[in-house]
Amino acid sequence: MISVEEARSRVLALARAPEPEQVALDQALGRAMIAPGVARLTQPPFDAAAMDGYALRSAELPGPLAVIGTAAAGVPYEGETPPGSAIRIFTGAPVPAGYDRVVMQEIVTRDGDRIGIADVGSNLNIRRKGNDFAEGSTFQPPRPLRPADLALLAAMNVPRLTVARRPRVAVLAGGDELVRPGSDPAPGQIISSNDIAIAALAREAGAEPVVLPLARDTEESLRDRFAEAEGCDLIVTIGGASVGDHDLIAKVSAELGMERAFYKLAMRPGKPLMAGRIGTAAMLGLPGNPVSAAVCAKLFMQPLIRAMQGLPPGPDPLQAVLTRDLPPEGDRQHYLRARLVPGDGLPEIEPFPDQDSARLWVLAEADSLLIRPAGDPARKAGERMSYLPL
Ligand SMILES: Nc1nc2c(c(=O)[nH]1)N[C@H]1C(S)=C(S)[C@@H](COP(=O)(O)OP(=O)(O)OC[C@H]3O[C@@H](n4cnc5c(N)ncnc54)[C@H](O)[C@@H]3O)O[C@H]1N2
Ligand code: MOO
Repeated sequence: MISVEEARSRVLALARAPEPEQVALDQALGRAMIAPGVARLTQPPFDAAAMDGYALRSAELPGPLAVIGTAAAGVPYEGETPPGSAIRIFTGAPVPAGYDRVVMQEIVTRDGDRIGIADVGSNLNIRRKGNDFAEGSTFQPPRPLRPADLALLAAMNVPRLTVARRPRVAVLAGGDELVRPGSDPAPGQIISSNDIAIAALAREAGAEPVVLPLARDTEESLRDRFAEAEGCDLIVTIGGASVGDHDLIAKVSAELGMERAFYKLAMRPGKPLMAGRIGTAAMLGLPGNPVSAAVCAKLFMQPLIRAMQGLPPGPDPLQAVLTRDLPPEGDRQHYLRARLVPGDGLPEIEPFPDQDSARLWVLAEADSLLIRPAGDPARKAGERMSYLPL
C-alpha cells in the first residue's frame, strides 16, 4: 500500500490546467482568480480629507483664519487659497493644493466666518494620493476571491475578472441499501448521506457538483451512472470500493478503461480509496463508510478540485497540544476526529474516544483531524501534534 503523501501527489497529478472564463465582480465571490487584476487608477486619486473639519496651513495656527469656501466628497473646492484662509471640508473631499492639514471640527472654535484652534495635535488628517495603491499595481493570482478582494478590485476599477471555470464534479453514490432523505426506509435500508456531504465538500472547494441518481449494486446500473457523468471533469464514486461481492466499482471502472493511479493506501479511515482517469475525467473512488468518505474527500478530493482551478491544493497541517495519552499507532496514517480548545499559545486538541468510521455524529461534533503517522509511538498529554482543521 502506498503512503498518504504518495497518494496525494498521484491525485494532484490528475488535475489539468484550469480553463479561464470571465465573470463580473458581483459573481466572483469564492471563484479562483487566475490572471492578475491591474489597477486602472490611483487610490486615493487625490490628497483627501480624512475628517470632517477645516483645511488650512499648519504654519498659520492657531489662527484666527477666514473660512472662504467649502469642499465635499465629489464636490471639490476650485478657488484660491490665500494666506490666512481656511475652507470647510468634509471626509473624502480633495484637499486643495495650498493647505497641508485638516483639523477636525470638534476642536475648532468658530465665530461667523472666523475660526481658531487652540491645541491642534499631530495628525494631519490627510490621506495622501496613492497611499492605498497606484495605477498599474497588480493584484496577483492565484487566489480564491474573498469579499475584501472584491472590494479592492472594484476600487481598482476592474469590473470583470479572469477566473477558473468551476470543475464539474459528478457524485455517484451506490448501494441497494440506500434511499433518499425524506423517504421511509424498508427493513435493511438506510438513508444516503454521503452524496450530500461529498457534493457539499466539492462545492466548498469551488466545484459545481452534479449528484447522480443512486446506483444499484449491479454492473449495469453503475455503467448507466458512469454514462450520465459524461462531460464532467471529475467523477467521484462513493462506496463499493472494498472487497465484498457487491463492491463493483473497481471492476466496472476498469472495464470502462480507467487508468488507475492507485487503489488502496496506508490510511485510516479510507484504506480502499481509488484514483485514476476515465477518458478525459479524473476519477476518485471513495470508500462507503461515511466518515471515511468525508475524510478522503477532505484530503484528496478538495485538493484536487482546488488544483483544477489553479489554486494551492492545501490543506496544510497546523500544530496543537495533545490533551491525553494515546497508545502506539498501527501501520496506517491515522486521521482522528478531534475537538480543539483554546490553549496557552497553541490550541489544545482532544481526540474523540470512539473513532468508528461510520459515526457521523462524532464527525459533526469534530472541528479537526488529529494526524498520527503510520507507526507513531505512544504519545503523552502535552506533546505537540499536527492536525487539519475541518
Ligand atoms: N473484508 C474486508 N471488508 C472490509 C474491508 C476490508 O479491507 N476487507 N475494508 C473496510 C473498510 S476500511 C471500509 S472503509 C469499507 C469500505 O467499503 P466500501 O467502499 O465497499 O463501501 P460499502 O460496502 O459500499 O459501504 C460501507 C458502509 O457505508 C455505508 N454507505 C455506503 N454508501 C453510503 C451512502 N451514500 N450514504 C450513507 N452510507 C453509505 C454502507 O451502507 C455500509 O454500511 O469496507 C470495510 N470492509
Ligand atoms: O476506510 Mo475504512 O473506514 O478505514 O474503516
